[in-house]
Amino acid sequence: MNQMAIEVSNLRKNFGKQIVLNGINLSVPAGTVFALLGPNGAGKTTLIHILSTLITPDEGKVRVGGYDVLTQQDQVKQTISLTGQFAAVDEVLSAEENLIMIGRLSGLTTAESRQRTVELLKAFDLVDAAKKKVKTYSGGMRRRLDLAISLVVSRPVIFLDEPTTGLDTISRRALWEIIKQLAKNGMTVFLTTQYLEEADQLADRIGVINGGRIVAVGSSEELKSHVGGEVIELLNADDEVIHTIPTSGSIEDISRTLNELVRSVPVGTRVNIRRPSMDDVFVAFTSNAKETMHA
Ligand SMILES: Nc1ncnc2c1ncn2[C@@H]1O[C@H](COP(=O)(O)OP(=O)(O)OP(=O)(O)O)[C@@H](O)[C@H]1O
Repeated sequence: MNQMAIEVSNLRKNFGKQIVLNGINLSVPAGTVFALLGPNGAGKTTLIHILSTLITPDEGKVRVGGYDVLTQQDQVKQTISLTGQFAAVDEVLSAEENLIMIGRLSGLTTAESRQRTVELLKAFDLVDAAKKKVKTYSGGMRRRLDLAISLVVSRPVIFLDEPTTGLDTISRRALWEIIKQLAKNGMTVFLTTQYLEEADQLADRIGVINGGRIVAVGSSEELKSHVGGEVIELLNADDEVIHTIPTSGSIEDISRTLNELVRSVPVGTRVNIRRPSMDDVFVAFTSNAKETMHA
């Protein structure tokens, strides 16, 4: 594979009259985790579907693993795993039966398929549930099985469309560990998420998509520092944040802002000064579509 696992330039996609992707430029180095953040309907799934050859772009160049998604579809499909799409989980079978079946369908021998199944059940903490029917599984177990199935045959690039949506905190963190491990093993992971903390925790680089364009790309630290310096939060008596004021982070700016505030806020209002969070990044880049940043 070349150094860039994913390269997208000037990608456009409309659905009827609706412009969904309006000139996307993006590159993801091999062996890294890239998280795509964006509001509902921003086009995250559409982009993943184009990258994985499920739908075609209207315009632009898109290469995955060095292959063109329009003219080298078969090679792209050999390069990628996509959770929840190619992986058809059979509810009346057990995890073990599903994994063996997918192994056989993917061209592994029965022995290879069994061997891989043992490895994946262990890696995804499904050994105890291996022989139970999938329809009895919790959401977290089901999601781990989805991911395991997409990894029966190991591919260099994996697409995860909202991998932890709907999972409880413990299951989400367990899945994060698995995703981190995939990257450690050299895979390129491209995921979409609505959870800002997920992008913060997992991704080497984060892209924010809004209004059909990538409006910001960078590491979480780069994105946070672009948003500004320290943020002043005003808290009410119940410790709830009632107001957030961005500052440049300089002592002059913070003290001036506090001096102005002290005259206008109720007596007893408390203050917290903190670094910008991914929430601030998300608000800055999605509430003002004109703001852009490319690191
Ligand atoms: N096959 C389709 N035909 C027509 N419109 C579509 C199609 N697929 C997606 N859209 C529209 O394109 C826009 C982007 O959808 P997409 O699912 O890519 O967004 P998303 O960022 O993944 O959103 P969410 O976070 O809600 O899943 C939406 O307005 C959606 O209604």
